[in-house]
Amino acid sequence: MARKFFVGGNWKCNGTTEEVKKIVTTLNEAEVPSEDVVEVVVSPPFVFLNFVKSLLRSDFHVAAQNCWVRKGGAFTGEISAEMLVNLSIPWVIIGHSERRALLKESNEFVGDKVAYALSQGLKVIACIGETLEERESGSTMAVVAAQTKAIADKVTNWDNVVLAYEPVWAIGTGKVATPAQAQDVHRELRKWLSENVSGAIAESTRIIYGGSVNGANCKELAAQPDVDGFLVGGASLKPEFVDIIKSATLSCFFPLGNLASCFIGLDLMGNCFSARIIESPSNTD
Ligand SMILES: O=C(CO)COP(=O)(O)O
Repeated sequence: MARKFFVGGNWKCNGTTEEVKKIVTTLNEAEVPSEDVVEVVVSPPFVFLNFVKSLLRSDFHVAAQNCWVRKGGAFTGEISAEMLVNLSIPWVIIGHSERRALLKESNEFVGDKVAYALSQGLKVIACIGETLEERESGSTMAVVAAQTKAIADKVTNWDNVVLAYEPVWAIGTGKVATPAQAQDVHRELRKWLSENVSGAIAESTRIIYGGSVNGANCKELAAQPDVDGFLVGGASLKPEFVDIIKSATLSCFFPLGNLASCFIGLDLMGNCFSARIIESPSNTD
């Protein structure tokens, strides 16, 4: 079965009531491909979750940005998975690099959180990714494999998991991974899933890319065979998020041929599409 393109908007710790209303109005008025083609999930801060959910068009969904690792109780400041379920919040982002780095969430803690959230019926966007230092030392795959293993050790059913590869050096820096760099890591992650979980799960699990994605660079990234969508930060607060959603139609295009160094093809909507051919080095560092 084809993997449905997934576009998530992580609003992080941003927004006032007025700003939130403005973003939702833009999204509600946007003409985008249908739910059959793209799954759109926006993730406002906790305090705006219900507000956004009540205003947002019904074909888009909401995600929390975190939840507690176990059943709720005496954990001041935390929000439990049960509460999200109680409010009919379908998705949660877990293991974002900002929480891993600033709040010292370990691989094991993230694995436990993913498993608990799934056990309560939430769908999870599980984030992984290497730092610049790790990339430069050639350990990209070892790092993301260890992060994925900590999740795989605790998760038996991957149906409700989207894996978000977000290289830390690309987050909020304007330094997007090249389509070849993203494709290389996504392909290796799928191979890892195939060898360590199962071939079927490797085929069906969506692996999305995050890190300085914008309306201009999303098209070439979306055309990579193992890039199944995006987790967008800064650009998800702007109207260009709509262009990123629309790049879903480029994820599966029908090649017509090569002209000079360009692919020419037709996308799912029948629009003509061209993309630069990317020389893809096989190493990921
Ligand atoms: O962290 C991200 C999404 O979770 C990416 O953030 P930016 O798109 O702002 O780089």
